Amino acid sequence: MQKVIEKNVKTYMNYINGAWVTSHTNEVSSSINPANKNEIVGYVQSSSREDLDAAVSAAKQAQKLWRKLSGASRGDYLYKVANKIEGRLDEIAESMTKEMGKTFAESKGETARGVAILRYYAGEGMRKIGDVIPSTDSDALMFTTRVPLGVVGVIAPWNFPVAIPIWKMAPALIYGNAVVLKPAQEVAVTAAKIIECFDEAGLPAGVVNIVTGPGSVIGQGIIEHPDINGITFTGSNEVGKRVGQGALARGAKYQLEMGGKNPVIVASDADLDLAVEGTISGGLRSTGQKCTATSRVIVQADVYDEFKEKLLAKVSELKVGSGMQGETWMGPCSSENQLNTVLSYIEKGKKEGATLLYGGERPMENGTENGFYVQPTVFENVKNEMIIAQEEIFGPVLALIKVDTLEEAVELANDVEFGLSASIYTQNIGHMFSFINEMEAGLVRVNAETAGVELQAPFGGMKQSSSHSREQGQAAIEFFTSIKTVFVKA
Ligand SMILES: NC(=O)C1=CN([C@@H]2O[C@H](COP(=O)(O)OP(=O)(O)OC[C@H]3O[C@@H](n4cnc5c(N)ncnc54)[C@H](OP(=O)(O)O)[C@@H]3O)[C@@H](O)[C@H]2O)C=CC1
Ligand SMILES: O=C(O)CCC(=O)C(=O)O
Repeated sequence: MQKVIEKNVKTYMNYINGAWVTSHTNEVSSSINPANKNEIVGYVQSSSREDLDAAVSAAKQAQKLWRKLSGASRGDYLYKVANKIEGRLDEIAESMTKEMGKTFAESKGETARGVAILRYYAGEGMRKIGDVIPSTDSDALMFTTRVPLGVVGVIAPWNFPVAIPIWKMAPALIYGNAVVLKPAQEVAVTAAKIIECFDEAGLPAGVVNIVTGPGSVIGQGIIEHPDINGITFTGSNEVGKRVGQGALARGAKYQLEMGGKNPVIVASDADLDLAVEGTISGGLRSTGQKCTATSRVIVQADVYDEFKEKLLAKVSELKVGSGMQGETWMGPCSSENQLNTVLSYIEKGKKEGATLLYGGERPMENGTENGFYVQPTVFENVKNEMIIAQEEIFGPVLALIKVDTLEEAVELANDVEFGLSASIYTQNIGHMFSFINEMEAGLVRVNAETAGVELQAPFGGMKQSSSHSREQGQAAIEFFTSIKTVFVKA
């Protein structure tokens, strides 16, 4: 909790029922810059359940009229929001980089992705939502339609401060739901700016609300709130399970996107330069803080040494620094907690007998000493049973695993509790198809990195990575609506 408020730093409010309001607690917390922990990016409300209740009640009321608008009218609002965000793209991206550390170029790309997602779902307002199904009664018309859930609670993480809230809110809204957003505290300023764009676009009061505050209060409040009909969550497995169990207990619908331990397989016949590029981009961009990040690099023995040499040569060239500096390739970890988690996994890797090939330390030059930086890190001699090969690290740490055959590679790739994304580098079509068939992951990619999803395609994981539903693309309709089967007889 910030006791002394710095006067030149802006305080962001909750947005409830179309108005910017302070929390009933009268308390704020500070959002700090992970590239320089002494810089406060903004203050955000440290809200209570009372604030959440007000937002849910506004959303419940507003949803009654919102659901009655045509899909096209709701789409028009989303187009307007997209235009507003596009008009503030640099400002929003800068806020993202300053709050969570990814490079400005990545933040701009993500903000543009948010704009594209909004436009995609705006268009969905004009597309079909049901089927005509022949009835056994020749005098009857039978068809399906879709109805919104009601009020949707969005619990969002800090690693994609714009794209994730938008890929949850845009489909919720287009199908007629009202939304209460609880962003991660670390990126609540960026989230508030996104909601400002909804406000500027003139959405009816109460249709979109934001309440900032600790996960244990506002997140838990969303889980338990009797008037929240659906909860969409991205974050850790621990909290995800709590969301699922709480929602199930009171009959609310829920959707969870959680961790990954994503492998890349490098086959003997791979284009090694391409594989190195994909491993670095997939594993280290955004400082490895993506659920789709590559963390296990499974390489066939006959190309292992050559691949390793090429990988280390490229990794050693990566420039670590503040995301706002143009020459920076990799920014800091998003928070001190996240940095400590990554450093503790590096220690575990060393203790378990993996060989540290590169990195593993906090860089302490060029002003990095005030930030939550860690060097890009590469281990070899990693055994699949080691903690660093099994648990999600969420940092820039690659674990090299040597195998003799591709069968062994796929077996190891599957030998984890997660199943989000996976990729293979190979030129052989037979290898590609056996990987596509055998790999237990919701997203399988060939000659492309494990990270990077396309907004028009379904996204989600198998095993412990998700609650088995899918987000994005047309798949989103399955979560944000219920099917109503209609039988009409004259
Ligand atoms: N799949 C993914 O994309 C992500 C995975 N992770 C994984 O999780 C690890 C921990 O990150 P962390 O930020 O702690 O993730 P969390 O799961 O704690 O945070 C995700 C969201 O859940 C909220 N939350 C926290 N506690 C509760 C609760 N009791 N009830 C409801 N909501 C809650 C958080 O709020 P608040 O921020 O206010 O605490 C945040 O909005 C990472 O190291 C990574 O492994 C993390 C983020 C994204
Ligand atoms: O790889 C991507 O673009 C999406 C990653 C993601 O959804 C996440 O990290 O939560």
